Amino acid sequence: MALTLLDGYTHATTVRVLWSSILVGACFHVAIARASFEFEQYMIPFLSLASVVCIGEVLLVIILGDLPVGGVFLRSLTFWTGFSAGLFASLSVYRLVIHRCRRYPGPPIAKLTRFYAAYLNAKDGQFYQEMAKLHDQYGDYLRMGPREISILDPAAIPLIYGPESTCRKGTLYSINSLDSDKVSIIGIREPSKYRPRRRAWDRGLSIKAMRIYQPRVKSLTDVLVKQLRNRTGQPLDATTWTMLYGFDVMGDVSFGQSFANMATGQEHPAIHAMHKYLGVLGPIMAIPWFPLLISAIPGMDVGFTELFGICAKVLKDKQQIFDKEKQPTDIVAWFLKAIKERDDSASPTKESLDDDTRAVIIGGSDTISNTFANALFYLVKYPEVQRKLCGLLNEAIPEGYVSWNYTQVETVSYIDDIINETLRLKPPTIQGLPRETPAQGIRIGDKHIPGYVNVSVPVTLIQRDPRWWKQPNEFIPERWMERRGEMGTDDSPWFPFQMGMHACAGKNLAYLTLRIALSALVQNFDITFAPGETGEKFDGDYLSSFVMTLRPLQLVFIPRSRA
Ligand code: HEM
Repeated sequence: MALTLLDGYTHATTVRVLWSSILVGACFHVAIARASFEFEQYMIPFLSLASVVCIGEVLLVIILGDLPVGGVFLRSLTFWTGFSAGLFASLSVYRLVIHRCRRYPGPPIAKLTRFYAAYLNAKDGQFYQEMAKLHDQYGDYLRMGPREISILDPAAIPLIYGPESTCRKGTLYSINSLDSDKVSIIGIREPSKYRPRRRAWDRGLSIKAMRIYQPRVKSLTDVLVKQLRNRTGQPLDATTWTMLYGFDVMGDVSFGQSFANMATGQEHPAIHAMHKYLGVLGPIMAIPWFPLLISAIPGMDVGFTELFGICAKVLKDKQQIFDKEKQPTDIVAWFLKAIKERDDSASPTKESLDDDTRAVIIGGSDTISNTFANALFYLVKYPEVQRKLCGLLNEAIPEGYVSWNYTQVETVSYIDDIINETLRLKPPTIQGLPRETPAQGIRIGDKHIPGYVNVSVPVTLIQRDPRWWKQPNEFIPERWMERRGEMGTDDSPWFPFQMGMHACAGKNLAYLTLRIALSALVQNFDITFAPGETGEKFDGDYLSSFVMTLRPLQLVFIPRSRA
């Protein structure tokens, strides 16, 4: 039977097919390495084509019927084995020995493939700590992928991210779609397409818009205060409650809709869906074509569909009640107004509007909630800071919480110092965000980074680096004001909101919400650790793949008599 199947397929033929396929594989790699486009963008068409060719070849032979199936199958297998061997051998030699990034040190496996970064992301969820070890071992310029360099040098920050930077968003940002017209502003890599779209966001998140949102955020904060009062003296998980709060705020400010998380004390299904999505995305986003592949295969996109479905439904509800004659009073209403008026800032397709909606929810809620929870942790860990803030609030608003008003709260700059210090130690977007160098590359001091390289500065590491921060791991809000000169704050790298063209669109909203939330809780409550809680696990053991996932933090809220 075996002889019949392999009829016409001799040992000599096998060797000939193998060698020629190795050669074809190597030539194919040389061609794509020299190409002026990003091959990873075409990975899915390539894999699909290879599968179609493979299956088609066998089918064709069966249909023609003049060659034995087994022989053809073996020939096909030999060809693809040889092709892959040639491709990967050429790729390995190229990436290790010839590649334009070859001079930059890093683990050999990282130089060969981004799967290593994905593995580190998935392993224990402590990516930034893995990066700390690798930077210690290999130095400030660390090659973390075939064309990825992580840079622990403050001089790199303005050159990579600043307003004058010549870099654009890196390959990572193509994870949702390769078409700029089908993604939110987060996924747009071409500056010419990005700038007009950003205007719709800036309108909805301007200082002027904050005046509209401020009383609504205060009302939601009152709900939080009320719920905490109802649970006086009971241990409460601050991670959960800050998440409920952040989500309610984003529901209101983004859609003018209540998610009623705090009122019910229950998580909206979107919170669970969002964490599931981020959990899946975290490790695989190191390989930008992989999320695209998962989304393209029916049944594989389990982590994505739930969130996408919920966001689409919230958007549909919003579209039904949207009144184009009224001045927008929430972020998504600004998007819809731009579409109605055919403004050039409008999301050009249904897909891009859907993605913008998801960006509002994901970009706003998790970041605010995590910063809020981290700030509470520091206020409890450093009770002298909590006492000082309470004293300053009492001075600014002597009548207590009944007379709370935002103008007075804004005069207590110590709140901003606490927020800034929290964002220094725990920036919610933990990892270095990649930017791609222009064709001619960039120069950082005496280092030349070649063109088309994804460069990033690991924000958490540089914001805790003892070379630039005094007492780097201590929570010292005073370094932002009275001890600014002594602590050298002005010369130290700090960029939790990023900077330049792609800086966070929601910075105003983040400060507004955190000022309101922290002032309200500190005026109302004496906050302490619950019995048995030390905060150690919360502080040191959070998951860090792309955005942070916090561990529970049990706190007790005792109402202050003054409040
Ligand atoms: C403490 C709170 C926040 C922090 C620390 C933060 C941080 C950041 C960072 C680091 C980026 C840059 C991401 C990148 O380059 O890939 C970013 C972008 C962005 N953020 Fe925030 N964010 C916060 C709150 C918010 C809020 C409340 C919103 C409101 C919706 C928001 C909306 C956005 C948007 C739309 C972008 C994309 C901007 C772009 O790609 O050009 N953020 N944020």
